[in-house]
Amino acid sequence: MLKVSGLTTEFRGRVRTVRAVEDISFEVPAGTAVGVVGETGSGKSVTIRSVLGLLPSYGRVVAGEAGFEGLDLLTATRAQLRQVRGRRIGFVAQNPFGSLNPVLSIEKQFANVIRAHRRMSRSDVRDLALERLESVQVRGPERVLRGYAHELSGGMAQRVVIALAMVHDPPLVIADEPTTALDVTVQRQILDLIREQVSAGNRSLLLVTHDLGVVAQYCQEVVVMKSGRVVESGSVAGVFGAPAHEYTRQLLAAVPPAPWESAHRDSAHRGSAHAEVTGS
Ligand SMILES: Nc1ncnc2c1ncn2[C@@H]1O[C@H](COP(=O)(O)OP(=O)(O)OP(=O)(O)O)[C@@H](O)[C@H]1O
Repeated sequence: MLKVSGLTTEFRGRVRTVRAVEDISFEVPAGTAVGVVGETGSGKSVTIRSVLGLLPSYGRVVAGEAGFEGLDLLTATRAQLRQVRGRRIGFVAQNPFGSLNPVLSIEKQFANVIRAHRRMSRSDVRDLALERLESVQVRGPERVLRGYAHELSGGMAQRVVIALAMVHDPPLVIADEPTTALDVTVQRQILDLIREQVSAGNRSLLLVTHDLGVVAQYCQEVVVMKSGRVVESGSVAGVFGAPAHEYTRQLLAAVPPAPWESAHRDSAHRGSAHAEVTGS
């Protein structure tokens, strides 16, 4: 579905040029969820922003290819990229309030996204928007459509962003830390929702996260990044089960145990201490 090879991106400053990612290669096979993990600053966001043509003006892709539906996204024109983004690739960014326009009603934003690629009457836009808001379990969709982003909670705003990202039924969804800006209590709900939308449409997913637990739960394949490079990639079971790289081992070792695991361990400790004292 998406094949990135040799991607290298630089940021040019007045004083010096920084190479943010170098020689990045990975694939997102059709119908597969691929997680990109790595510590902060490892180049995850730069990688996907390069692929989507969303780098700031001083960022440049200096090498590589990103094949998607017969097009190299890295050399595509702005017009070609506009055709792909939104219609063939749905993008969900970290902060929903950064994705939504604060001065346009949600209905107007649906209209803009839909009409960027399709001619549609106002009432059809409204019907489609309502249907999509319902599919992402937004309560009171009519009220939400009339309203503005600032009236929504973070979780609801991200649901709206997901509905907008899916409105053209894109075969590939790219999500960049889609829950980082949200309350812990809604993070799983949003990830579950993305998974549900992806599998319902038989789509592929490229999910950027720093959370290995999320990758283990939601992805089949993983790309591990460090300092702007890919250190290893493969199936989640293979990479997490038998990491080939020391960095992956360190990342795995740094995952805190789930509360029930530590509770279990504590009680096991207490059990053995008790056994020592009582000799049982
Ligand atoms: N706009 C920018 N200008 C200059 N350098 C940047 C810019 N964005 C990122 N970088 C640099 O590129 C490298 C990769 O950053 P990137 O944001 O892709 O990391 P990340 O893995 O997504 O981190 P995080 O998990 O914190 O989002 C870092 O060294 C960072 O300093």
